[in-house]
Order: sequence, then C-alpha cells, then structure tokens
Amino acid sequence: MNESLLVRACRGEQTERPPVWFMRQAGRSLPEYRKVREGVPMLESCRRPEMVVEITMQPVRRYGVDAAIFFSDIVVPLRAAGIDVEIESGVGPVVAEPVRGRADLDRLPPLEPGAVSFVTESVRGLVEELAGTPLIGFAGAPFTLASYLVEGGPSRHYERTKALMHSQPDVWHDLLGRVARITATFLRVQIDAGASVVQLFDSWAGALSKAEYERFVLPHSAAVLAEVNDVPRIHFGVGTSEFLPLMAQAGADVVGVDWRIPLDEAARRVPGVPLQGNLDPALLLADWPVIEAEVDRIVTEGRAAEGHIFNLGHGVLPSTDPDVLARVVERIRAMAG
Ligand SMILES: Cc1c2[nH]c(c1CCC(=O)O)Cc1[nH]c(c(CCC(=O)O)c1C)Cc1[nH]c(c(CCC(=O)O)c1C)Cc1[nH]c(c(C)c1CCC(=O)O)C2
Repeated sequence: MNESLLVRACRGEQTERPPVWFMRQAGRSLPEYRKVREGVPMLESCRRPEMVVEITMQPVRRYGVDAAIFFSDIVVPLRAAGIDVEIESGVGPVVAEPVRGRADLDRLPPLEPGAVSFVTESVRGLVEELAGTPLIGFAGAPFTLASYLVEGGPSRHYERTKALMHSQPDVWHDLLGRVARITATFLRVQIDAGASVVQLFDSWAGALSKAEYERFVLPHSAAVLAEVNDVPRIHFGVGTSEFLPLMAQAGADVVGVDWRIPLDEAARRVPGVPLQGNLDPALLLADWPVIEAEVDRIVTEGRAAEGHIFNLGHGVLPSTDPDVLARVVERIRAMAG
C-alpha cells in the first residue's frame, strides 16, 4: 500500500503522472448513487456498512481513480457524540440547538469510539474490497464544524461564528478544543480500521482573515493533525490561498489548493510541500476542449510542486456529467507514458 501513487505523491515524490481522485466523487452526480440512496436519509445511509462500501466503491469502479474517499459526512461524528444534527437535502447540515454561549458547551461531550463502530466495520469492509487502492479517511476541521454548530446551519457571512470568536474567545477556544477532540477520534477510528491517508476539510476557513485563522483556528487544527501523524495528512480549504503557509504549518503533509491561484504560484507560497488540486469544478460543465486544456495546464503547473495529487478545487457539483470525469481520469492516466 505504501507504494501506491497517492502515498508516493503525499511523500513528495515526483510520480510518472499525478494520482487522481475527486472530492465528492461518491454522490449525487452518479445515477447509481441516487438509486442506492432512494428512500434512505443521508445520515442513516452513513450508518449502514454495506451501503457505505457500495457507495464508496461506485466511483472507483466507474472512473478507475487512484483513491477512494470514505462515504460519510463531516457531521457524522457530531451526531454520534449526541448532537441533534440532520442533513437536509439541498440545504446541508442543520443543528437543532445551536451553540451560542458557555452553557451550550456541555452538549459537546467526547466521542466514544464505540459510538462509531459502524465506521470501523465499513472501513474494514472497504479495505478488503479495494484490494490495494488506498482509502482516504476524512473529517471536518474544527472551524468548519464549529461554523455549523454556531450558525445552526449553512451560512453566507458566518456572523454569529465571528462574533463569538471575538467577543467570547474563551468560549470559542473551549468549543474548538472539544470539536478537535471529536474530530481526532473520528480520524483515529478510520486509521485504525485501515484508512491509508486522511484529509481534514476546512471548507469554510476562507471566510476568515489570515490573522483570525492563525489566532482562533490554527492551534485546534494543529492539535487534530498532530494526533494522526502516522499516515499522510491532506489539509484542504476553499478561499485559503492567502494563508496556505499556515495550512501547512498546522501539520499537513499535503496542502489542498482551490482554483483561485495556479499550482506553481501555490508551490512558491509553500515551498517543498506536496499540493493537491485544482480544477474548478464549475468548468466540468464547459466544452471538452476547454476542460482538456485546463487538465493539461494544471498537470504542467503541478510539476513545480514537490509532489502533486490531481483533484478539483472543491467538490464535484451534482450537475456534473460522470462521463466528463471519466475522460479527465483517462487523460491523466495516459500521461504515464
Ligand atoms: C462542508 C461539508 C459537508 N460535508 C462534507 C464537507 C466538506 C467537503 C466540501 O467542502 O465539499 C464532506 C463530505 N460529504 C460527503 C463526503 C463523502 C463523499 C465524497 O466526498 O465522495 C464528504 C467527504 C457526502 C455527502 N454529504 C452530503 C451529500 C448529499 C446528500 C444527498 O445525497 O442527499 C453527500 C453525498 C450532504 C452535505 N453535507 C454537507 C453539505 C454542505 C452537504 C450538501 C447539502 C446538499 O446540497 O444537499 C457538509
């Protein structure tokens, strides 16, 4: 497993071609996914190992990607720790009783590994089924999870979250410390069951200034990443180009880059750090010659980095044509020479 293209790129090796996988490769862009999920609520599907194995395998079978991403959700560990959270279709995570002050912190107990035994069972089943293709375990980073807990759901401006961090910093740090422990446990369970690599998703960290990230977020993401340093760690954010060095400093082996800066520019910002990215997922809806040129540009610019994992700059959009993703994989695989 250590010799998979993915793990080699994570270690900073120049590979004959970049390994390729897609964030949100398992999910609504696939008709076979919609069929399996019919009538089963999202979080319920995450608790059924057979379904998790099937959905995780679907894009691996269809595209021949170089990694599987565990089918779950960032709120699964919160729910397992006892928080009343649901995923509403077309909306995202919705928290029944948002965290607004100190009194609410008691509702965030540690996550007992036994409460996610369905994760252990799913990962074990997957590792067997994957027969050598590496499995990426994942979790939401403390900030992104806390934003849902504080706002009560998806947010445009994160105003309650920012107000809390600045007005009650002690409550904020207590909250992020608790979420970090839950996140670390969730990742540990996946690693112990056989995940080869982990990715920490700080999808909404780009809402913050560099100074806010450094003071209010970085120490907590660093605490999570320090606890899982026995496997390669990918640290991903959207809109985080202005503080890529801090994302690396938090303890990442690989930094994820969205589409806002080219990879050679990203490589200058974090010298020596392997990169993952960075095709704009919206462009997958453009004509094929446009996509082809973008794929080639990204692979070329990625050579400036110490190791490159080809991915999108954010998740696959539900309206994406799966055949287009198949062609992207085909084009990259053909580069092996
Ligand atoms: C912010 C975030 C969430 N969840 C996740 C993130 C970070 C990644 C990112 O930034 O894209 C991570 C996630 N969610 C899911 C996966 C595993 C599948 C994969 O990546 O291939 C992963 C890695 C499944 C899912 N998670 C969700 C779906 C869609 C649910 C469905 O099929 O009905 C899937 C396949 C639901 C979800 N869960 C969340 C959102 C915003 C949504 C979409 C809501 C909607 O538009 O319906 C929270």
